[in-house]
Amino acid sequence: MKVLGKVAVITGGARGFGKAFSEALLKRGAKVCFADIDVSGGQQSQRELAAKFGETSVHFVKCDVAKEEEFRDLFRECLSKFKKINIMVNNAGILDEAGWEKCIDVNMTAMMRGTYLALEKMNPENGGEGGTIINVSSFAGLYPAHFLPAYVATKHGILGFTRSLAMDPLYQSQGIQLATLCPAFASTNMVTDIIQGEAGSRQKILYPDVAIKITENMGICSVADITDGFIELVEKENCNGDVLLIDKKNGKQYQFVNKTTS
Ligand SMILES: NC(=O)c1ccc[n+]([C@@H]2O[C@H](COP(=O)([O-])OP(=O)(O)OC[C@H]3O[C@@H](n4cnc5c(N)ncnc54)[C@H](O)[C@@H]3O)[C@@H](O)[C@H]2O)c1
Ligand SMILES: CCCCC[C@H](O)CC\C=C/C=C/C=C/[C@@H](O)[C@@H](O)CCCC(=O)O
Repeated sequence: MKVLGKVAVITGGARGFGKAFSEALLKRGAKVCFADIDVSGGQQSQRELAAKFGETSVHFVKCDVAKEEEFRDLFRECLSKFKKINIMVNNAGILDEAGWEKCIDVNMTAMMRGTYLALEKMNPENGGEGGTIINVSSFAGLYPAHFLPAYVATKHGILGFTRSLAMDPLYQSQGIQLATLCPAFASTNMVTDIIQGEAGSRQKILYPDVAIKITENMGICSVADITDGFIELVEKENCNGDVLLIDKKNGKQYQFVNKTTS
């Protein structure tokens, strides 16, 4: 898809990947409506991005994606401000092994809700123009990890859900593509807080010392490495059904490439 003139909705956009993805799309001439549960972080990112790309290009919406009504309001607000939605990025995600139900609510249920809402708004029968939906899974969506069982379950779920919808001829006929991004460890707060021992962060996973050892063995991607893969997917003429794994040692690797999606 050509990004210039398109409108994107991005969840979890106050910091980390979501903020970087927002900036990368703005740089290429898109308008971005980003959402986050973190109001002060979201407002700060809004100020920074508006200073670089203009007040009329970027809009922050306070939204807890685990709350259905707030998620619906996010779409209403984006449509009211920017009139259309061409790109949906379900990026918001958390680690919470003790509170695994919350992990499922945010990583899995909300990702499904965001996908279904985007499919509805992108449908030409509802006035949409088709579009691209990128769901952010993980290396942990492709491989197990005993320090993250609930998180791994949600990330495998994202992969299976997104690939399944990508096979559906209905969405293909509506000009809608769905792809999955699978980053390995990258230097956002999700990982750096654990390595640096930020208060409460190591309680979010099991066996934090094992996890830290694995980050040392696998290496840690920069946010720019992951953003580069994200933009590659969005800009591809056909990203439908793609699963893009990115890790420090091997870079970008498309998965399941010999399998058709329909
Ligand atoms: N950093 C990594 O190594 C890594 C690797 C693979 C996948 N991921 C995935 O990438 C995505 C982004 O993670 P990140 O690394 O940028 O983490 P991050 O913690 O830096 O950012 C996540 C953002 O999501 C927001 N968020 C959390 N719960 C929310 C909710 N209920 N509603 C709305 N916003 C909410 C947070 O406030 C935060 O701004 C996540 O889905 C994560 O699972 C991260
Ligand atoms: C601790 C922070 C968790 C961040 C979660 C992100 O989604 C990133 C997940 C990325 C990688 C997960 C790796 C899991 C690896 C294990 O399965 C391990 O056994 C693999 C060992 C490979 C190696 O040591 O080279």
